[in-house]
Amino acid sequence: MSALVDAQHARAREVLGSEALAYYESGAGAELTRREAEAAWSHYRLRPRVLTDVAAVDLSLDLLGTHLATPLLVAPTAYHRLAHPDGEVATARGAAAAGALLTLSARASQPLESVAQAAAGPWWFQVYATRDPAVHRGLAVRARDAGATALVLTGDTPFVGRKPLSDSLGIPGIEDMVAVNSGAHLRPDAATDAADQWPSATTDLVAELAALTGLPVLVKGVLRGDEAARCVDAGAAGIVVSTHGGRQLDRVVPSAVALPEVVAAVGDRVPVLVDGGLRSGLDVLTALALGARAVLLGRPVLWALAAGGAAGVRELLDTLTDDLAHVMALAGAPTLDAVTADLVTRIERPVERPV
Ligand SMILES: Cc1cc2nc3c(=O)[nH]c(=O)nc-3n(C[C@H](O)[C@H](O)[C@H](O)COP(=O)(O)O)c2cc1C
Ligand SMILES: CC(C)CC(=O)C(=O)O
Repeated sequence: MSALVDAQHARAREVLGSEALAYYESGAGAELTRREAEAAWSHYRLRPRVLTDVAAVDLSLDLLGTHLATPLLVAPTAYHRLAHPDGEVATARGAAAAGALLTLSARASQPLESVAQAAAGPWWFQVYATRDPAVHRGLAVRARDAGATALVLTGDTPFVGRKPLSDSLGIPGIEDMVAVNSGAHLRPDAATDAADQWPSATTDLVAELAALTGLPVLVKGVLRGDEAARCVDAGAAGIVVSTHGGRQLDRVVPSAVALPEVVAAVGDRVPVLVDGGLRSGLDVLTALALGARAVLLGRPVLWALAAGGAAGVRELLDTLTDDLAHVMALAGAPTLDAVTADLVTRIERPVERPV
């Protein structure tokens, strides 16, 4: 765990309201998946190279036609105005200042056009299949028109997962926040129902969204190689391995365990990305060595936003990017292409209490 992530989390705990904090922190069910996510990365050990020229480490990459300065992306997370009055606009500014790509949630709490204006850097838009298809279609087209360069269709949320630690508290102001993007064509009281999850969505939606917008569509929430192949066969331009931060089905395999299987199945056809429990440069290096082209950060960005607004988000992304460059150098990998599978090995029993 990076010391900054810890410090920003501690600060966020001080400044956030109790409902917002519970909503952000909680996971589904008994929270096994949420709790397991971080530790799963430490089941791998590094196999560094020696006497390699690492004086200059280059973290840049091309991802689905976009040139990026860092492989750290902002994951789509809902309702940033719960964390900070400037909401997603502040997140977009912080990400752009760090040269990091923002994935804007379908449940953003500010109009996507306002966020797009603030996003001086590249951004993608995350889509949920909604009961009223006019809502997800309208959002996808508006996002394309506002400058999004890809869509991320979240596939693991036919229904919202039950989170015992936060469901009873509710989310303050949620109707207004839902209506801000999805309710434009509806009466305010109808917006929430129309924007509700549509549980009948299938992989057909991948090609439909691609045809509607002309944008590449990634599928997020994949944890199996055969399922990744099914999504790519249906037209997916990329896969995001994810447990949704342990907020959907509890007791699923950790992202760190699912990633190699997904990379083996589709990594030669499309870029595979990953999120879940990534909290340090070493975690990110491990994910990249296991075949991820880039990684996404969820809760750490929320803590950074609550702790310091746009400047906090920038500090988080800059610090983790610098941390990644440092451990890449020590591992003998001066470029992302040099971060290959031979750099890691899985160990069966990590030392539980190192002395
Ligand atoms: C408070 C919260 C809200 C989220 N909202 C969304 C969302 O709107 N859409 C989505 O696809 N994923 C959502 N996610 C999941 C994240 O995109 C990501 O998969 C997860 O947070 C990564 O794990 P991490 O928090 O350990 O970094 C949310 C996660 C959290 C914690
Ligand atoms: C409104 C929710 C569906 C947003 C979400 O994905 C989450 O809270 O995990």
